[in-house]
Amino acid sequence: MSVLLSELDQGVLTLTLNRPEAINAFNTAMLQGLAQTMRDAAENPEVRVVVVRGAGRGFCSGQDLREFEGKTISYKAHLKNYAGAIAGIATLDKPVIAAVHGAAAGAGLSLALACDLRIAASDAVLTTGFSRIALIPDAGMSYHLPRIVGQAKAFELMALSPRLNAEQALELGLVNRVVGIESFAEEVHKLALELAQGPTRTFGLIKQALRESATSSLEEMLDVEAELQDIAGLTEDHKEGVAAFYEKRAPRFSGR
Ligand SMILES: CC(C)(COP(=O)(O)OP(=O)(O)OC[C@H]1O[C@@H](n2cnc3c(N)ncnc32)[C@H](O)[C@@H]1OP(=O)(O)O)[C@@H](O)C(=O)NCCC(=O)NCCSC(=O)/C=C1/CC=CC=CO1
Repeated sequence: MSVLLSELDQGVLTLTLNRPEAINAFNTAMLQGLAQTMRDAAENPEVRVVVVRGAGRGFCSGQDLREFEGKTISYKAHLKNYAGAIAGIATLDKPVIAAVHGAAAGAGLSLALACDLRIAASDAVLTTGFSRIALIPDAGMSYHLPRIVGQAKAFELMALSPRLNAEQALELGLVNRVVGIESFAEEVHKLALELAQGPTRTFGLIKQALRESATSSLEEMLDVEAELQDIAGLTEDHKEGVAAFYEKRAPRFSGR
């Protein structure tokens, strides 16, 4: 059985981390599979949104701590596998949703933070986890977490590794919404379909603007917005959106 399952339906590419016996801990094959899947998703116009979820009772417990047992490996070299997957998600010009149920720990939380939206089931437990094994946060966590919760809170979460429940995560802005476990799959699907029927190219441009804003001044962003708006303004979906407004009907976006 593959460690990464994928299914494309109605524009929604659902990726399932599939090592439930270890709460979907990352191994090298899974990381390389994720990176390749993001490259493929970027090229495939049928894909309009990606959902990342975990099989079994949790989302992802981070690096498989047994993968390198008895071996001497360079963490620096191994982190290239994470970089491919995390950068692949962040730079994919389509929305990526993390559907988090059960545990998201270590690089499993880093993965969720790299996604554009995080929907938590009511049983979710989020923890940075790295400091419990005397490691620093990796897989992009030291980039994403302070941008979501601020420097001071990020230090607290990274240094003390508390286990946050879904409501605590929501209060900190770590997740966008919390959904009861019984309706979790349905709510994730509903949101994914809504995004899949949206102006896909514009979503990609929104992601690009947000990435650039992380390191830009206001003046620079005014220029970036002007460049990106020029591109958005030439899409078929912009024409359709304006036509729908005039005709007082819902737009039918094609993603082009
Ligand atoms: C908080 C937990 C994720 C979940 O706790 P709980 O629900 O109580 O479940 P457990 O009983 O602890 O776990 C169930 C089984 O899964 C196995 N398992 C869990 N996590 C891992 C893991 N990361 N690697 C391998 N196996 C794992 C666990 O042993 C149980 O199996 P058995 O019943 O057969 O024993 C909790 O499990 C937890 O805290 N897990 C560890 C979190 C962690 O430290 N993750 C790694 C952080 S480091 C990282 O993510 C990234 C890197 C990157 C590069 C280089 C080097 C290191 O790290």
